[in-house]
Amino acid sequence: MHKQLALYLVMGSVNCENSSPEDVLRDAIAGGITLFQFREKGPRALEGTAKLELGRRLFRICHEHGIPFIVNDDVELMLALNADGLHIGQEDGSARAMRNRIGDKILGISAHNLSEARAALADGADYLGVGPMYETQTKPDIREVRGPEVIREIRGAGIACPIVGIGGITHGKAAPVIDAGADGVAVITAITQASAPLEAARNLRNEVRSR
Ligand SMILES: C=C1C=NC(C(F)(F)F)=NC1=N
Repeated sequence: MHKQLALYLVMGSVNCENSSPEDVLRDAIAGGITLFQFREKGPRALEGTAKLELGRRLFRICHEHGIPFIVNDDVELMLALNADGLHIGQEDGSARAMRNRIGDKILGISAHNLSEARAALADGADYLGVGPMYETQTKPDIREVRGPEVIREIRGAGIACPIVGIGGITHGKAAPVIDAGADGVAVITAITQASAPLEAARNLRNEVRSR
């Protein structure tokens, strides 16, 4: 799991204005992403069949290239697609209940501090999504920005589990997240809003590799 987190694209249709989610995903895979999360959220997010169909199309692209496909929040969708895993927030219903429903599929849980990290691991998380690392426009209800320091604190407490940093990470800002002890970085805007998503992914992947 540690290696799988190197460059984690998190995306939904609402994040793609310039081109289709399918094209952004294909470019990002060509650029070297190692994991994908389908996060269809926000005021203009797709729902029902449209959401399921987009999820199915993106799932197929990932599996053609050997990239695991994680679903955000929606455990019914994850089960319907037989996806590789589920990512939930601390508040997304009890993590233990989710673990029971998904069996030994990948379970990622968000954590904002050391105590939430400990709680997530007690609930069976396979990896932690820790953030926000920097200011971000993507998540309006963000809590205070602790930065890479919070990852250093979690590692300092002796927690060795797979960790990915998220929140406002762009090229040049990934290295401090890895240096603080993360296994990789998760991005939305840095790739989906890039004029060249392939190049954006490649630059981030090289930055992570360089540490
Ligand atoms: C709220 C989130 C926090 N972290 C992550 C990830 F980094 F991918 F683990 N994904 C989310 N959707």
